[in-house]
Amino acid sequence: MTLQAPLDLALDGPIARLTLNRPDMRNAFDDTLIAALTAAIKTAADAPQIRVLLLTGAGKAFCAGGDLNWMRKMGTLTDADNRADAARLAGMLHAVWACPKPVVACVNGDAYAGGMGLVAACDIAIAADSAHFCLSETRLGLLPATISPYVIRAMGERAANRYFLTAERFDAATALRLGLVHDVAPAAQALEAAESICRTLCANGPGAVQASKRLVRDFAGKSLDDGLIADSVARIAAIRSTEEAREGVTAFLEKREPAWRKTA
Ligand SMILES: C/C=C/C(=O)SCCNC(=O)CCNC(=O)[C@H](O)C(C)(C)COP(=O)(O)OP(=O)(O)OC[C@H]1O[C@@H](n2cnc3c(N)ncnc32)[C@H](O)[C@@H]1OP(=O)(O)O
Repeated sequence: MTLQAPLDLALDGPIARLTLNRPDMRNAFDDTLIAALTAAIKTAADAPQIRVLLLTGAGKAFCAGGDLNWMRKMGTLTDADNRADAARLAGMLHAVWACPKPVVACVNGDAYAGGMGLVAACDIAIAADSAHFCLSETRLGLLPATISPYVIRAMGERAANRYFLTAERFDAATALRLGLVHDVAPAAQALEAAESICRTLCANGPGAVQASKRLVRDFAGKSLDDGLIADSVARIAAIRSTEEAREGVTAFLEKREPAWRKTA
């Protein structure tokens, strides 16, 4: 798997760590970074040796959102160009959200605007206690539109009302209380905490983890009247007949660790 700068890849067994690497710009997204991250997520999704993706940022920040040097040119673009530009960021966030494998964010520092959207699109997020979060768009005369499907899901409508409209900055403890992140760790230990979650994911059945991700995506926000009972029965029946389920149950009964096969 080869990557374009400014994105670093480190492989640790089945864990692919992707590091946004524009530290002097606080890892702000330009076209190159958006294209690199989108391609890397899709490549990792298809790589059988990779089971979990870990996203983090180089230097002080996790990600300062869209590159404002580039965005300054927006006013001179056509509507079609502005749509195409926004669609590239939307496509990157969707690639994370739709990745069949779990994506864990280690929010090593500030996550602003599009950077906060990236946190929200990930399945699990661990924040350094020094990290701050901000939907700064309205302060810039912009709209947090492309990130809204993920952020509203993660923090809920009431919190979104407050932070979308006010653009107030909030700390990691508040992000934890709102449900935007799952844990807060001292800054020096945040990466290890995120890696520990990745190792926990890798200890579970790879197919079951991926099916669980799909289950949450497909069922969240739906009611029992939407056919959830029949769908849940079909999904567990499908899993029960897999070699992976046989191995997981047999390993428990034989008091040994399961030997999982690689998945696509
Ligand atoms: C659809 C999506 C829309 C969007 O995402 S719009 C983008 C919204 N983003 C923001 O509003 C964040 C802007 N950045 C900041 O507020 C701060 O940065 C941080 C709080 C993230 C970090 O603060 P600190 O650690 O003190 O760094 P620093 O001195 O402000 O920045 C270091 C260098 O990084 C550049 N930079 C930071 N963010 C961006 C950005 N988003 N686009 C372009 N450049 C950025 C600065 O200008 C500066 O540069 P120099 O060293 O030359 O002075």
